[in-house]
Amino acid sequence: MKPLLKVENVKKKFGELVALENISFEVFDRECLGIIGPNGAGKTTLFNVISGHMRPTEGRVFFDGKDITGKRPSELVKLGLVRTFQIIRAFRNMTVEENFQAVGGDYEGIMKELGLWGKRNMVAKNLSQGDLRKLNIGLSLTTKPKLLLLDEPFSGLSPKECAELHAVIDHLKERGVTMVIIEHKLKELFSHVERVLVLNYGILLCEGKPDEVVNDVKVIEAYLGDGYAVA
Ligand SMILES: Nc1ncnc2c1ncn2[C@@H]1O[C@H](COP(=O)(O)OP(=O)(O)OP(=O)(O)O)[C@@H](O)[C@H]1O
Repeated sequence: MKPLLKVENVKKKFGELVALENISFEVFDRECLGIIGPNGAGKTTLFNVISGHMRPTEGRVFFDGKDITGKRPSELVKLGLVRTFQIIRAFRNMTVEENFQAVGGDYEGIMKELGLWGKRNMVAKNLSQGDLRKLNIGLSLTTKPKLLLLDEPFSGLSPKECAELHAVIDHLKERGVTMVIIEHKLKELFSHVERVLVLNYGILLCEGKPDEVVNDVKVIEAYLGDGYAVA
């Protein structure tokens, strides 16, 4: 099977600091891959490199068979590689529907599917955290992504909002969207992903099924600690 995304020997340095060291992995079509690891492990930097926000110091990134290393985020969105949009300040005073109009594309169906239709006249800054997260994902969906990168989608959400986000992620899967998700809330993450990468100090510490990585001694030492349980 050909991978949709291939990260090959990626290194990223900030001055003397090595944020990513020789990272290689693949993501296959329709897969949902998790990335976990302690604060400062390099997870966000890896997303920045994949999504074109940062150029790697060394290594290459391939998407859909093409070398995309160094391409701009706007070019990558056109190819179908999308990192969830964050609502920038200028958009916070606009309604939900105005946000969709500004991004363009066919949005009515997406708003209905994500449960945002009834809130279309609400100003974005007045939305709950959960609805704001849905808006970010919904705006990304208008670009018809093949691969969606989600950076801590569950952080700061209430249990009810988490439940709603689970339904949204299930919906993305049904649409055939391939996903890579960075998340500290492991219980939420593990209900979606088949495979997990663990980063620590810029190094790919281990890779495997959720139940394999949580039982890996290296992962327990670096990240989970002794009394760990996915409860
Ligand atoms: N633009 C930058 N300039 C300098 N150093 C940076 C920059 N971005 C990240 N770093 C450093 O690179 C390392 C990796 O940071 P990164 O944000 O990728 O970690 P993370 O795994 O996403 O952490 P968290 O879980 O806290 O979000 C950290 O030591 C961080 O301080």
